Amino acid sequence: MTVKLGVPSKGRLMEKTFAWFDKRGISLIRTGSDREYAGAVTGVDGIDLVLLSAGEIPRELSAGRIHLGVTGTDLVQEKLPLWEQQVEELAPLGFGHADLVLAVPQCWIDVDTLDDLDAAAAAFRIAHGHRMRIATKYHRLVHGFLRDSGVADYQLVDSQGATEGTVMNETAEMIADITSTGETLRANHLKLLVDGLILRSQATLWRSRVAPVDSAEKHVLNVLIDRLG
Ligand SMILES: Nc1ncnc2c1ncn2[C@@H]1O[C@H](COP(=O)(O)OP(=O)(O)OP(=O)(O)O)[C@@H](O)[C@H]1O
Ligand SMILES: O=P(O)(O)OC[C@H]1O[C@H](OP(=O)(O)OP(=O)(O)O)[C@H](O)[C@@H]1O
Repeated sequence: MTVKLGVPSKGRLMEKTFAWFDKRGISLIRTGSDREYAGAVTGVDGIDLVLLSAGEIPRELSAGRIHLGVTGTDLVQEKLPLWEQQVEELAPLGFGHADLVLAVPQCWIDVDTLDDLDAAAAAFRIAHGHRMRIATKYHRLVHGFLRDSGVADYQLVDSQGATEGTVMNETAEMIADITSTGETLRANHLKLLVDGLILRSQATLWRSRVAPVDSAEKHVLNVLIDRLG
């Protein structure tokens, strides 16, 4: 059998992942047409390349369908409640840096900290008869962070993209999303809470703790991990 390596199938993470492996003498290549999600690995024998959405790689690792996978810390910690038992971090890759943060409208001049938010959320509920809405795709991480911070008067609304636009579109009062340069937040008139950093994330190579390995696969994994070290 072969070792299965899952990597993002498109965009910035895919290109940088290919370059990271290339520097270590392992070529990941896409085969077939531009739109065909097929690939191959050269430089080490016995590895199959599996091109996947970055968001699906945590699930594939935890199901043991891939042995190794590249995706962000944020996606692993959001999607796998018991992530430390299911995956092992082999190497941070030094790109895909993004911070998961809480952000509120710039015009909320009295709200800069979590304490301010707590007070504003309570006042919002009294004034509007419903809880303040926070748009995000990171439900588990945001709930955990706000629980630990003692903020309770809120509800999460799901947003799988263009999250910063939800405030202007009036489907949420504030957001929790990843930011890198901060440009998207600024363009949408949002500001960070000063103590609202939930998680620092970067692209990382993970190994599944649950994928079954026979002796041949174990050998290939050891050779590969040695080369990447
Ligand atoms: N602006 C950014 N700068 C750096 N890293 C980012 C940025 N946006 C997203 N990322 C990181 O890239 C990874 C993939 O992000 P995202 O959830 O946007 O997936 P995607 O590329 O939309 O994939 P898919 O929709 O196929 O699941 C995440 O780990 C995220 O932290
Ligand atoms: O701080 P910045 O450098 O502006 O980057 C942050 C933006 O990048 C990501 O969006 P992406 O481009 O992946 O689009 P999405 O809204 O579909 O997730 C993220 O969700 C932010 O919106």
